[in-house]
Amino acid sequence: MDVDIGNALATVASPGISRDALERLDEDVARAHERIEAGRADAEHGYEALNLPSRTDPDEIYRAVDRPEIADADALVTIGIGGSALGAATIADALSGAGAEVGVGAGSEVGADTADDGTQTVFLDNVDPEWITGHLETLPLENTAINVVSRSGTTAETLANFLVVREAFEDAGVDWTERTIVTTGEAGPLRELSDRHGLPALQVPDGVPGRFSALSPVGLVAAAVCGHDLEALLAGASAEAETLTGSLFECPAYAYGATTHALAARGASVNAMMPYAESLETYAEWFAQLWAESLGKDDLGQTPVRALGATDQHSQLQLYRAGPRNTLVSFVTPRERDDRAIPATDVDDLAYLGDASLGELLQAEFEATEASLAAAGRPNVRIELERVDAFELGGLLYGMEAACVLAGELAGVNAFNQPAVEWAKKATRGLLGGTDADGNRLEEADAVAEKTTLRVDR
Ligand SMILES: O=P(O)(O)OC[C@H]1O[C@](O)(CO)[C@@H](O)[C@@H]1O
Repeated sequence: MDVDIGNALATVASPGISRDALERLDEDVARAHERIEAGRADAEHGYEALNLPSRTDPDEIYRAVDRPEIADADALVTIGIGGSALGAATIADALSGAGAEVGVGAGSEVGADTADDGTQTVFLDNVDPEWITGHLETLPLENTAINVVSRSGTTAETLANFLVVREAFEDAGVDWTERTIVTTGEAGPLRELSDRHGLPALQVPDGVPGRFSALSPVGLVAAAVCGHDLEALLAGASAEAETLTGSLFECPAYAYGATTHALAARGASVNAMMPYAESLETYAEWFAQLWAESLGKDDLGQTPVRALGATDQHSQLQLYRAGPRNTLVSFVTPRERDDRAIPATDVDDLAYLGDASLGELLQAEFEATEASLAAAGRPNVRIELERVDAFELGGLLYGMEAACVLAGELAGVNAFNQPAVEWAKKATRGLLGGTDADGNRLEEADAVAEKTTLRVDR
């Protein structure tokens, strides 16, 4: 990935960062880089994620999915949530070829992605019963493989969905044990299930938090089943890893990470990730988890917003150009893409379109939107890819992870844990009659009943 931070400079934008401040910040980047490299060298928790390009063995993944019921399946249903779904869904969305819609999260159509090799992929990362039933009623279960992913092996949504999907296969008379592959940690209910039924099981790499695990079996099993090029994904990530040096003026990932940190410190509390490629829509969701769960700590952090170019020029741009000066817009755009001509028309007013192509129109929209923000003194950053393919995607995912790790170092927060999510998990378990590991009641559930209410009913 290439990064242009020109429109984040104080000569263009407010909030913005001056060249002098950027030079000074680069000294912090050098120190942070040393810390990151030391963490990588010692395979420390979190930093280990930046070693994945050289740690992940694509052949191990290809071998694990090399069962006819899995490799030749017409459809693949991935059951996982957060980091155990978004990385795989991002790769599926980006590499799935034109016109595909990935069925991720409640509210998406009972649609599915169709990979280049024709495999239909569905990601069940929510427990909305109507949505789950919709998928189970349309999937060809007798030709569907199951990919269950959970680092902890205990996540309620994932385990509940797996129990439901398993039952649906049994009700359809389809042997799910032949067509299920598991990726999980060394222990936990999911590991027990896979051992009990002799399911192929891959290990979530130690020291790698879920949201940083796309370039491991967590994100790559689904990609392997869909025939995507794991070596190219990892090679792109390796090439990006080569760029990690002690200066933001030499390393695109650090330039992005340092700039977002500097702008957050100057009031840009929102980061709108706006790729100009439909195939990167799910990438913006993946980025939102990475940024929110890693940096949202100690009353700090930048709120990630998912946007899509050109679509959200017609919904969100008004706010980013004329609303509070609290937003950095991060654009991602490929330099090359397959194009399609716009047919000529005899309507004079539309002549300018008839002479162009959709790709030219989209590129003009991107450049115009970028310039419109700069003209209004609003900070934005450009992230460029050669094109949306496996190599470039590997680099983008790795680059964003490295940018996030750096931003965490500069902000002085632990980018690798997410303690704030545990409260609601305990309350949920308590509401369903569950207890803690020692059999004690989960007090968090009581707070639900104690809610302050001021209802206004229709
Ligand atoms: O992979 P697991 O353990 O099922 O967790 C899924 C997701 O849930 C979280 O723990 C948040 O609840 C994320 O950090 C993680 O990616």
